[in-house]
Amino acid sequence: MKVVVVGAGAVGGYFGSRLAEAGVDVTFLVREKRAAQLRECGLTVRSVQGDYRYTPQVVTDAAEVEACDVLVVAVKNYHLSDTLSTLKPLVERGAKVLPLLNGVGHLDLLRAEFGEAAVLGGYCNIIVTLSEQGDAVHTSPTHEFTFGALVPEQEAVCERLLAAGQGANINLNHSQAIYRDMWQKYLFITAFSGVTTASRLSIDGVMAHPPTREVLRRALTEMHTLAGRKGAVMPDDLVEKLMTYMDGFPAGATSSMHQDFRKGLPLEVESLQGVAVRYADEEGIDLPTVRTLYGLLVPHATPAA
Ligand SMILES: NC(=O)C1=CN([C@@H]2O[C@H](COP(=O)(O)OP(=O)(O)OC[C@H]3O[C@@H](n4cnc5c(N)ncnc54)[C@H](OP(=O)(O)O)[C@@H]3O)[C@@H](O)[C@H]2O)C=CC1
Ligand SMILES: CC(C)(CO)C(=O)C(=O)O
Repeated sequence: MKVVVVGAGAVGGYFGSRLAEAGVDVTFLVREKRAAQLRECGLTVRSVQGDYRYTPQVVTDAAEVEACDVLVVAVKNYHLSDTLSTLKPLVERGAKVLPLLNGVGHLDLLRAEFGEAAVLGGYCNIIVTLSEQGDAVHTSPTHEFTFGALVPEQEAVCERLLAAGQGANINLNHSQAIYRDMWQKYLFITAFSGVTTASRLSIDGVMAHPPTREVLRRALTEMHTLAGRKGAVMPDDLVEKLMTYMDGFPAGATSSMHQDFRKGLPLEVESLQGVAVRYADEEGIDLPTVRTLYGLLVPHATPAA
């Protein structure tokens, strides 16, 4: 099993390193500046689950990789279209694309570009950031990497990936219902990131104010409806379960979008709240709360230079 990880940022750097630590043949396909940093300093994972430091295999051009089985894509959504021409030669040589981005809209883009057979489903649950020095800094115990087949003929490569990464220091899952699971994460993150970022509050702040808490519940409920319309039917009690789950988050916990907002970085608004609004329009349903969050956030998606 040969894995190429596209983007050695927080998510790619963390999960790629954990697979490499377990002996999987992992190469990072990155841009020049990051390649120079990785070659000079190596890659360090600093984690509550254990640190790891090593010299990764790095390339800046897909032509340097003969072939690979899986291409793990770990760039921000607003950079995805720039990577397509980079991925193409490897997909043409048989690689399956495994995106770890938040959201589901990127599946449309990837499948349109590479065909349905080439694109696996995937997502992750983790809180990790890249430090100034380029270290992947993982701060809470969860480190879940879930993937699965979107069409039956992809099961074999998923089994091989699971077997190769079996000993890795992560929670590596082969889902038998990856489309539904991706939608569940998307449903949650669209509401969670939308309300924390629009209110500028961490989740305990949101939960402490009943009217703000109600905005969160409504956003989840609307996303639950949308998921069902898109063929990802969720249990009726999911919204209440997610509210209870978020009540249990530690004080100060917030979304990566809210953290990016605080740092003045671009936000994945179009691929989260924006895609939901687009899908709702296509389905002829209204998502008033999510649409409002989208309207509030979109001016901040691209910070002024
Ligand atoms: N961080 C987290 O805790 C979580 C993140 N996610 C999701 O994971 C995805 C990735 O997020 P995250 O890792 O945090 O983002 P980062 O910004 O930390 O990493 C993205 C990396 O992509 C690289 N990149 C951009 N364009 C290219 C390109 N054309 N070729 C190669 N590399 C490229 C950037 O490198 P450079 O600019 O240096 O060249 C950067 O290092 C997002 O969709 C996010 O929502 C999901 C769950 C948790
Ligand atoms: C909720 C969390 C941290 C889970 O991975 C996430 O995906 C995000 O905030 O972007």
